Amino acid sequence: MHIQHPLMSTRRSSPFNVAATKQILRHQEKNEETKSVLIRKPFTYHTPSPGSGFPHNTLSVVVPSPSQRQILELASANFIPAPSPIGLSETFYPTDAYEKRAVKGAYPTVRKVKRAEISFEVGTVGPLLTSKPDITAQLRQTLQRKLGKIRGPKVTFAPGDEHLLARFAANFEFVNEYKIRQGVTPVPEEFNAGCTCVGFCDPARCLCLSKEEETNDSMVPYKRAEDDARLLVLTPEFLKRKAMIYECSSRCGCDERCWNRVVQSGRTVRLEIFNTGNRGFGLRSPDRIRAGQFIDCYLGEAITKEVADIREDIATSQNGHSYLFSLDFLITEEDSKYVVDGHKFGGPTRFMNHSCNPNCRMFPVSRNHADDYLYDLAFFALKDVPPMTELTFDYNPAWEEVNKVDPNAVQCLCGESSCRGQLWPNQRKAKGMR
Ligand SMILES: C[S@@+](CC[C@H](N)C(=O)[O-])C[C@H]1O[C@@H](n2cnc3c(N)ncnc32)[C@H](O)[C@@H]1O
Repeated sequence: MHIQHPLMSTRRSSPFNVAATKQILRHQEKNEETKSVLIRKPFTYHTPSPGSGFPHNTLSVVVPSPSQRQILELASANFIPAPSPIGLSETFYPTDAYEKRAVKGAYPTVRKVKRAEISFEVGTVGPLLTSKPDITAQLRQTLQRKLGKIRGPKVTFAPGDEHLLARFAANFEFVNEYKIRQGVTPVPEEFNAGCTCVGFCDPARCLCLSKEEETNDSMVPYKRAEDDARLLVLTPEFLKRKAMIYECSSRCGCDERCWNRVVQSGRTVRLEIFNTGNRGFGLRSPDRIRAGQFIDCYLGEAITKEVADIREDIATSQNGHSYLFSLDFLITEEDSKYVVDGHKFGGPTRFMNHSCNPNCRMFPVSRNHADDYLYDLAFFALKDVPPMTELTFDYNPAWEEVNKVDPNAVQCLCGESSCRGQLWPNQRKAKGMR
């Protein structure tokens, strides 16, 4: 088509540019002659076919001709001035940009520099490097910040050992609960039931408590400490048991002050991480701890057994410490699904070392009674522990005397006269620490 009227160029007739079209039309409305052409004279469009007489070096654009009705509608429209610039303006998109660049050359011209005149002194330091950054101080700050995030009474590191801990802290995060990883599915809240007690639970009737098999009496896990009525401790009978502790929960009729909510109420003792000298870091408390007193839970990433197996292989091949704790109390090792890994994320108890004559033990504690796979790994003192005594537990409580010491197993350095010589059984498949 030969575009005869300026309004009919392909760009201006675009539906996206109606405003510009209207502006031009309004401008032309002032011109009576043009106006009369627009309104009264019909447009004539010639659409030549590219036949033999058509010059081959001419670019032809075929645009459908507007109908008479469209032309009249456009001409009589109420025009609004368009903001400018609009569309592919020559100012913003110069069409000769490539040619201009080609003339200049593709790369900027090199500036001439007399190298001999540039001074260079070996050993000159920039202003930023004049003082050596104190990396240890920065790491210590990081460690303090991370320790400060732990809920409950203060957790500190022993004076003098900060430099060791600080380096470790750069790659470790303290957490206050399990970090649930892919493949681990807690049983939904609504599947859990609570007791019907009101206010404080009645030990004889509370439905949360397990029953003795023979007598059907309730197993009451906690009692008040003899020298401190505010402190609840595990009963001496329960300390000898291997049973799950079922605490009350938000689905129970009792309130938060109920005596059967010890572990969920959190830690009551201060803790200190220190360098043992021969077994890496260890854990102790500046406070006196009563027999049966709750210390803290083992925390970390809750991962699937499959992921744990891979991580264990890596730890074994690197001969490093192991921080995997199986959640297999209510099921057999084969049927267990989840493991807690305290390697990169954990609580202070991930520093507890093994002893063949320990002063603490892990008790499984459940609040979500319908969930056999996810529960708390709670440490309680087995006896009175004087302040600053290392807190330890038996990594392999299922040890049998007949077990032979494996020369390839991790050697135990607990120093007890009853030391078994190794931390884990040969295949590392015991309950508890793997
Ligand atoms: C849960 S971590 C305990 C904290 C560890 N000491 C640290 O520095 O992070 C378990 C690891 O500590 C070491 N460990 C714990 N108790 C030990 C003992 N009695 N003898 C030798 N090594 C021990 C072993 O390397 C084990 O894999």
